[in-house]
Amino acid sequence: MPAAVHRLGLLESVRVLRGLTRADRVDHLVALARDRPGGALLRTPFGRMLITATPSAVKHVLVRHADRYVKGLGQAQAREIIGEGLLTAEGEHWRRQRRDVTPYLAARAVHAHQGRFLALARAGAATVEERGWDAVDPAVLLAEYTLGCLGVTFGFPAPAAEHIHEAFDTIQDEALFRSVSQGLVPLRARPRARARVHAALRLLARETSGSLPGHRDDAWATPEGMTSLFLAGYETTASTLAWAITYLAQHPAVQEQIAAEASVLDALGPDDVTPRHLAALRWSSATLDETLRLRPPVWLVSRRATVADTVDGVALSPGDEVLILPAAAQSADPDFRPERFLSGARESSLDFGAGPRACPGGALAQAEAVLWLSTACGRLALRPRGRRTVTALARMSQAPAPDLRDVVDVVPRSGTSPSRPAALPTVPERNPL
Ligand code: HEM
Repeated sequence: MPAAVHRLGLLESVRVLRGLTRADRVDHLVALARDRPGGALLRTPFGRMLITATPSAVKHVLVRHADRYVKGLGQAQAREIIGEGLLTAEGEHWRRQRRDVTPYLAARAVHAHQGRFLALARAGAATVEERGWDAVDPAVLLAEYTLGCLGVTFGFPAPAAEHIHEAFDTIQDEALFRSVSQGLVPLRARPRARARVHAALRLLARETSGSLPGHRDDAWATPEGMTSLFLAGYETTASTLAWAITYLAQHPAVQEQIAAEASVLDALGPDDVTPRHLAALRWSSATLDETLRLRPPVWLVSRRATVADTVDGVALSPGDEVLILPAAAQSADPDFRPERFLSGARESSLDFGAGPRACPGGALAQAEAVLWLSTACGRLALRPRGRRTVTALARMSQAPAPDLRDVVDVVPRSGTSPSRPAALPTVPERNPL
């Protein structure tokens, strides 16, 4: 018999709400969901909040009765700031954008671009080899790569990674502040935050404008649509790769396995990479799966009820929130052991969501991440550095903190050529790689 939902008392509810404001909010909420396998129900001044990862709640809220919910905590606040793009819109506006984005992100379409992703990954590794790890900002390097892959996939020039990264940093901080404060402290009462948010929005408007020509017929090709696509499409994969770097630095034997497999890519030019090559990169793929198990970048899938509904026996009213935690739906083993996924048998996972609003970018994320991990481990050696502990900076997504350079050292592998590959394909304009 499935465990019942645990109804938290006032004191416990206050403790959980305070936990949402803490820096370690992900670990705090995941632990809560694991300790209460049937889910936990809180009363808040703004309505009820069901924190859960039960298969029945996931199926009910995200899949079968998705039409009774809209996006909730975090995403709703992001919508106030970045407007109605695919990530944040609802109703017909969302449906049209979703329809028009799907062909670009279908597995077959993505496979056609793999050679160019590989070239971008090689160029990123060459940057580290040439300039040295300490001279490169890893967050920008990863953003350059994932924005480059996004540009290739959609056929638009990649925006300037440094600007995009900086702007979304501000947007995510503001969305988090609004989620936690429930909008009680408006932006106009915070002049410094207001100046920062307006500057970030101006910057995003400028960057997205360069990507619009050629896509006029696509419903997502508006400044708001493009902003949503940039955020959804770069940050998640970049954060996943950043987490993978921290784990790999602690596990040189896994790096060796990935590096050994990476030789399958050595002789390939941009037009030669096929899905079969990707399928051969088993350690790289298992490392991606294991990183997502431990640190799913989208750590919270939130929904707000629009009508009265019953979930796992709990009666919800319009406005009540359901917070689904992907990490709590998977094994709680804290050890990094990619080999558990070598057989390809992945336990069912929520890393990419479920139902009509599940991630449309899974095939792109998989291809770009696997190629990047193989290329990086084939050419670079990652080692732990310093004594600082890696923690999660959790906003709309979770990324590792502090700066990767404080916790990881990266050096070229001996015997690898530091030169750029001879046959780089044309990379999107303005991409500094
Ligand atoms: C490791 C990488 C990624 C992970 C773990 C991930 C995860 C997710 C999850 C869990 C959702 C559902 C959120 C919800 O239901 O509230 C989502 C939505 C979305 N993702 Fe991803 N994602 C990744 C990469 C990408 C990429 C590369 C793209 C490329 C464009 C992308 C585009 C989107 C979009 C547009 C949505 C909103 C879909 C909608 O609301 O209809 N994602 N992602």
